[in-house]
Amino acid sequence: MNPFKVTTLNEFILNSQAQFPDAEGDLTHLLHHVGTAAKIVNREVNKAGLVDILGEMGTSNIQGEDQKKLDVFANDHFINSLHSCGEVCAIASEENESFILFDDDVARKGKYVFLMDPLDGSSNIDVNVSIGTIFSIYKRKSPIGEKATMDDFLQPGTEQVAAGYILYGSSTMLVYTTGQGINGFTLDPSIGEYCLSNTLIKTPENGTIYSINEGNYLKFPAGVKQYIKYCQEKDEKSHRPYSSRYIGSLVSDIHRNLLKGGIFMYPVIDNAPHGKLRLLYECNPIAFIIEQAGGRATDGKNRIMETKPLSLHQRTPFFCGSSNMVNKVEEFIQVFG
Ligand SMILES: O=P(O)(O)OC[C@H]1O[C@](O)(COP(=O)(O)O)[C@@H](O)[C@@H]1O
Ligand SMILES: [Mg+2]
Ligand SMILES: [Mg+2]
Repeated sequence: MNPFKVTTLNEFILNSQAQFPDAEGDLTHLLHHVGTAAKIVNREVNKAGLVDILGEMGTSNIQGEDQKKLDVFANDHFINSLHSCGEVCAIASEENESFILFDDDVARKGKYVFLMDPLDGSSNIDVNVSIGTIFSIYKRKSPIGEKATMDDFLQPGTEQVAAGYILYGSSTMLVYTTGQGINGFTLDPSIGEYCLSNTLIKTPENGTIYSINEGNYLKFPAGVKQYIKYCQEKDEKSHRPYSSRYIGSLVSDIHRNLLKGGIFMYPVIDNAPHGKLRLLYECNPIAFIIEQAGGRATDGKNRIMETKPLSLHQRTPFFCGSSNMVNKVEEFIQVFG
């Protein structure tokens, strides 16, 4: 094995495409543009304190959240890059109330719709804590050449053709799947290339990390409280007590637990009766990744990716990570509610 062999993202995508004789390269081209847009966002993130990209935009989004300048910057650059690639006929974003229709001759021929959380972990932007971008890709259901419709977006997660995230952390990584396992690519700034660094990632069945915003403890359902108590009780056989780790950026918490083993939880709380996280551009893509790594992702009872979406920005309770840990919290929820 040549230790100096570097496999770039583009090379890897082309090699994967070669395994599908019918593939025409549309998805390859699209994923390439995702990588490019992420490089532009990464450039700003890396020097955030030096350029006018920190702080509030002075506007709010459909979620009623104050938009950060970087939320808007990332949103604009992903929309422009994906419009210019010609493979996408419309985009849905956390930052836009309705989906953005690309209504020109080229884009109307696009086979795919793209859903994204352009900047995840907004509360951590101004304090130099890792943040991310999350994306999900579907084949359109509407006829090629016509205008995309809402039905193109309201597809269950099981229909995703690709999904992934970019983590802007101590290094910048792109982690994605097309249903053949998940691979991670680390951006080498000196050559400007994403290089294969994590091949066919598998998450341990059991972990020793639990991630939840315990500041909401009093608002949690009884089953979740009981599970947290279980995580904190001493039992050497099952390596308990577990460690509590919570960054507050979904991408960062998921990435750590994916590699080390662990469970991430965002249950319903009284001021978020359907949970906080968004099904279409946070939970479905993360669920696809976690399942491809051998883990599980549910709403506490049902498989997230089998949820029939009803609206673009719908929220869901979210429990995902090491399969035995998700099984355990589901048991507590079943017993205690
Ligand atoms: O501060 P809380 O309530 O724990 O919420 C943190 C969660 O909210 C989020 O920041 C929501 O995502 P956005 O930053 O994209 O809005 C997640 O990244 C994170 O897991
Ligand atoms: Mg988010
Ligand atoms: Mg966001």
